[in-house]
Amino acid sequence: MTQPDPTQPDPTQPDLGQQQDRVDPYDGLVLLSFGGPEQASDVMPFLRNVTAGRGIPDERLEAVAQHYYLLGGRSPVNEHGRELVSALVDELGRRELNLPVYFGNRNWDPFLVDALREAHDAGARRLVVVTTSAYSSYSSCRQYREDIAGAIAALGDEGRTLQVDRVRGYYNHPGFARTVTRLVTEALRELPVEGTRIVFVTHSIPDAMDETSGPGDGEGRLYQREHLDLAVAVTEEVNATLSTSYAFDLTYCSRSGPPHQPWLEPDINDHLEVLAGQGVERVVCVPFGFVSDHMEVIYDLDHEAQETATRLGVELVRVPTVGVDPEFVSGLVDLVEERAAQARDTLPTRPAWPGSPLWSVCPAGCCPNLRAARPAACGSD
Ligand SMILES: CC1=C(CCC(=O)O)c2cc3nc(cc4[nH]c(cc5[nH]c(cc1n2)c(C)c5CCC(=O)O)c(CCC(=O)O)c4C)C(CCC(=O)O)=C3C
Ligand SMILES: [Fe+2]
Repeated sequence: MTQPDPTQPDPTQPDLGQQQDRVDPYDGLVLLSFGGPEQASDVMPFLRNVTAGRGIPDERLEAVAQHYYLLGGRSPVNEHGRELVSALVDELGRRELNLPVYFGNRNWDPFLVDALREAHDAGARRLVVVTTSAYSSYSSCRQYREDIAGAIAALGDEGRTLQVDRVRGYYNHPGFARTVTRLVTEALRELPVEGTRIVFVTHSIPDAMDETSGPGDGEGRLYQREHLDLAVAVTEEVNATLSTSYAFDLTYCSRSGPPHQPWLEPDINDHLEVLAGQGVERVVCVPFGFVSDHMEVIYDLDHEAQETATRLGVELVRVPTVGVDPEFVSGLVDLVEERAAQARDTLPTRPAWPGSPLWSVCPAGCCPNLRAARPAACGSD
């Protein structure tokens, strides 16, 4: 037996130094989520944070407050964030990547600024952010970047300096897109083919916000196009796997602006009426605009749309969101490694399906804030 040479790497052992390089130059990962109330007394202050200056009618706020009160004033979204943090910690550990994970929200405690301060106090100076929002638009992308810039500025006032990058929009990263595909396939396997329709659902946004979503190349409507491209790809893949020819529709939920302001349509409830009229018996509802079963999913879909479907005699089967599915979580860590490689000026492979990968540094002026110009981090403007 030869003794191992302690000056040489042991090929049977993972090379920690090597693994560590894969997340260089980052000292920490921040999961940035929307945030939600934890108790009844949080509900109104939370809603005021979300809608500050956004022209949402009082009646809508009161109605939404009631949705939260029905659940005791507690949204499941913060718990989902903590579960995702712990799944990310596990996946990083499995890859022997030593990267602490922090959790911060845009609209409720734990706030992003506190997460970044905690990271800074632990010695971190350069962080990478993963958001719980996969698509492009002001609401789902730039608003997160504005809040990152705001938190960095607030810490700057405290004498704390931080550099923050963000992973690219991931609606078409295989970790997300393939997980959605598998969840839809599994749901359909259990159901009769005849009379079944696939109905994708995402958050409605104002028409004007959709029209201006994207890099400002004149095309616009990137929010809608991303959803449509993914819906087409998922449906084709499902049909290929199951040897079926399901049709699909793209619908919207959770509209909240004043009635005269156009938002993306059709609303899922209105569309269920149309489908019932066409003789559709069963709808497989895919909430692919969201990454967890939070309020929009459990109230607007599982309660409201389910009630509409029952009234119409349509069976509504709701597919789970990606949540902490291992393939999704692993994809997020792939995205962190990809972003780190870019930050080191190397050229990582950038898998995308369908279409091509989104930018990691947002182009100047993309997905603009139509109300006020505010500084945004992680972009070239
Ligand atoms: C695109 C999009 C996503 C998906 C991407 C992402 O995840 O970011 C999303 C997610 C979420 N939206 C959420 C909650 C709310 N959104 C509101 C209002 C609005 N959302 C908008 C868009 C989106 N929202 C818009 C254009 C408004 C109008 C006001 C404005 O222009 O900003 C309001 C105000 C009341 C109302 O009108 O509904 C609430 C309470 C929660 C938390 C759920 C929980 O607590 O479990 C989550 C995850
Ligand atoms: Fe929302």
